[in-house]
Amino acid sequence: MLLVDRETMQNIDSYAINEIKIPSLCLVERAALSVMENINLDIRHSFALIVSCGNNGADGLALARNLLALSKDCDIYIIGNKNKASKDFIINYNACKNLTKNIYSIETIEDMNFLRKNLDRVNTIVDGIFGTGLNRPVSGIYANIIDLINEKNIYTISIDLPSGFDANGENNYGTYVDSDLIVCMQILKKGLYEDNYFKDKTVVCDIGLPQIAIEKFINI
Ligand SMILES: NC(=O)C1=CN([C@@H]2O[C@H](COP(=O)(O)OP(=O)(O)OC[C@H]3O[C@@H](n4cnc5c(N)ncnc54)[C@H](OP(=O)(O)O)[C@@H]3O)[C@@H](O)[C@H]2O)[C@H](O)CC1
Ligand SMILES: [K+]
Repeated sequence: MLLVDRETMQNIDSYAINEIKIPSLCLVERAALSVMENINLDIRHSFALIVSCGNNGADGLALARNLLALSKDCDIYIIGNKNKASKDFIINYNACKNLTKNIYSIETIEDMNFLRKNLDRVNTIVDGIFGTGLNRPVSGIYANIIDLINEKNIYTISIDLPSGFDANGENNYGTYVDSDLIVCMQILKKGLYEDNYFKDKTVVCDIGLPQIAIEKFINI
C-alpha cells in the first residue's frame, strides 16, 4: 500500500504543476469529479458545501459547479478571506456565482446561527475546508464550524482529508471533521492509513498525477 506524508504530497503536487506543467485546474477538476463519482446521486439530493479559500476549497467549488450543472440543490458556505484565495478557487467561485445565489460567507456569530439552521435543509455535507495545507491548530471560526458539522447528524464527505486532521497523523490540531466518507486524492495519506477509525472510510482516487512525478519523491 503506497502511503505519503503531507510534505511529500505537496512536493509531488508542485512538481507535477510547475515542472511537468500539468495545469493545477485539471487536478482540481479531477479531484472534484472523483468525489462526485463516490456520491449516490439517487439518494443525495441536497448539499451544503463548506469550503475555505485554498485548493481544498477549490476542489469543493469545482464539485459544487458540477452538481449545480446537474441542477442539484447546493448551498455554498465560504470561510476565510476570499482576497487570499487560490486562483483555482477564484475560477470556480466565479462560475458558481453564475449558477446559484446560495453562496454565503461565514464570518460572524449571526452567520454561524444561519449556518446552524440552514444545514437542516440538506442531506449531505461536503467538507472542503482543509486538506494537505493544514499546518497548525484549528481555532476560531474554523473550529466552531467543524464542531457544528459534527453536531449535525448529516452524512459528511471530506475532500482529501477530514478538515482538522493531520495528514501525517502526528499532530493534534484540535477538532476535526468526523467524516462518513473521505475521498483521498491520488495517494493514501499516512495519517489516514494509521487511523483505524478513518482508514475504512477512505477511498483513494487517481486525479491524473503521473507516475514520474510520484516516483521522483517516493521509491516504489
Ligand atoms: N495532488 C493533490 O493531492 C492535489 C490536491 N489538491 C487539493 O488541494 C489541497 C491542498 O490545498 P492548499 O491550498 O495547499 O491547502 P488547503 O486548501 O488544505 O488549506 C488552505 C490554507 O489554509 C491555511 N491554514 C492551514 N492551517 C490552518 C488553520 N489551522 N487555520 C486556518 N488556516 C489554516 C493555509 O494557508 P496559510 O497561508 O494560512 O498558512 C492553507 O494553505 C489538497 O488537500 C487537495 O484537496 C488540488 O486539488 C490539486 C491536486
Ligand atoms: K477536507
